[in-house]
Amino acid sequence: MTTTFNPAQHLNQVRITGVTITPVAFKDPPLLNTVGVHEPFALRAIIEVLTDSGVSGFGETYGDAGHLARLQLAAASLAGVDVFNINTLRSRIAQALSVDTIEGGHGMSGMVTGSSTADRVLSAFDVAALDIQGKLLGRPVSDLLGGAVRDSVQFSGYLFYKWAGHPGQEEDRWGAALDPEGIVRQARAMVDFYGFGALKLKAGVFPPEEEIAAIHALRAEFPDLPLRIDPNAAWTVETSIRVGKELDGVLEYLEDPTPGIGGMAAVRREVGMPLATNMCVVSFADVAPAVAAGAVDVILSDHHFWGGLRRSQFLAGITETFGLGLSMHSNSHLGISLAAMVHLAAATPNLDYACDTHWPWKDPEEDVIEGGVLRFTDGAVGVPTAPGLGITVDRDALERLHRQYLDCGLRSRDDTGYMQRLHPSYQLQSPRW
Ligand SMILES: O=C([O-])C(=O)C[C@H](O)[C@@H](O)C(=O)[O-]
Ligand SMILES: [Mg+2]
Repeated sequence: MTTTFNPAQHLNQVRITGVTITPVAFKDPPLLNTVGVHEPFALRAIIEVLTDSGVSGFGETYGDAGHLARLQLAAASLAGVDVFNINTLRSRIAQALSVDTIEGGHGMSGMVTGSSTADRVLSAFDVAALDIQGKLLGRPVSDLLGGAVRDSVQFSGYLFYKWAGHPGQEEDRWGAALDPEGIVRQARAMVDFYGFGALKLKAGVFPPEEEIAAIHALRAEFPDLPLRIDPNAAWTVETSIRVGKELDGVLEYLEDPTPGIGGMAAVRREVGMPLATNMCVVSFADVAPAVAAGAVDVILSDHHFWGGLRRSQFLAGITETFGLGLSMHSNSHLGISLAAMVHLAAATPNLDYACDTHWPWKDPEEDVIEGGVLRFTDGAVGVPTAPGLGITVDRDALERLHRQYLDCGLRSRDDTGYMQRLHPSYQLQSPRW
């Protein structure tokens, strides 16, 4: 016998009464990547979900104009949904987006394409719903995800080639890194300050020989630290195989050397070390073809585009089933995202590698949460134990960063456009070498 679900029969529902979406901007250094350079501000959206219990919860996501418009569309469909029913939240959002004619991307400057729009939009609402559930139950989000299997989560130092400062501005606290010496200097400062126990070089900026030299320089300076390189698919299959052979035994994994599942599979057949991706497997639809092709060994999850914390756990189950490794990707973010990442990582037993985070690139003075809870010790962040995400949003700071958003004039991330305004001959090319 089948029964029809009748929400009215469920007592003590906690209904969503409204959502506020606040776009914010925070300072971002001139980080170079294979599609250009970071603009002076990174954009994020902070969403607050309000309920009839009086308890609200927060989520953080991309702040590009197109994504903001989709968040608004989704938010308008959520009134009355029980905040404990994330499945209903998800189906309402999918339905709201089925009439989506909104133009515009989501804030990854063309580096991560093909992820699911519905999962990208759902993510921040899923996090906010779990924040509310945790606050109501008096339990941290990690408990709602099955329980923490670790007290703290390890992160890797995220090294970028960069200019000393944005043109026309003062040098920032990290200075220039445009050659192996600069990268080693940056790595040393990061390791000394945060205690990172693994390092990832964002590559695809200079010819591969120079980036190989930077990896060898890092290995000489840090003989024991696991190293990774990620050129964001800037290399041909041939170049990737050459670099992969040269760095075999030096790296813990090679991340997205070349575009596409077919290209990655061709590299993987020739290169001994694990291949990782946050570019050719970015949605559930990509997993089966990637497994069938033998394209990757490690998937970098990212709750911002895998549909939130619960769907990221679903991904963790899939990687475990297929014997794949699991790591975590990051874009420029603030404290709400870091808290969500830490809860997710804490409750994911098969997270095999130190997670990525852009945290060090953020001005320490800028955030939307009160300081003190999310601290790095020996490269790791302790899992918050207070109810929900375990953080407190600083509403004055949120207002300040919102004002900065209004004043900065940026409405979408455009690393390539910024580079071309500074260097008109710059061309986007994939693969580049
Ligand atoms: O593939 C990756 O790891 C990234 O996309 C990381 C970064 O977000 C990045 O390359 C950036 O923001 O310039
Ligand atoms: Mg990557």
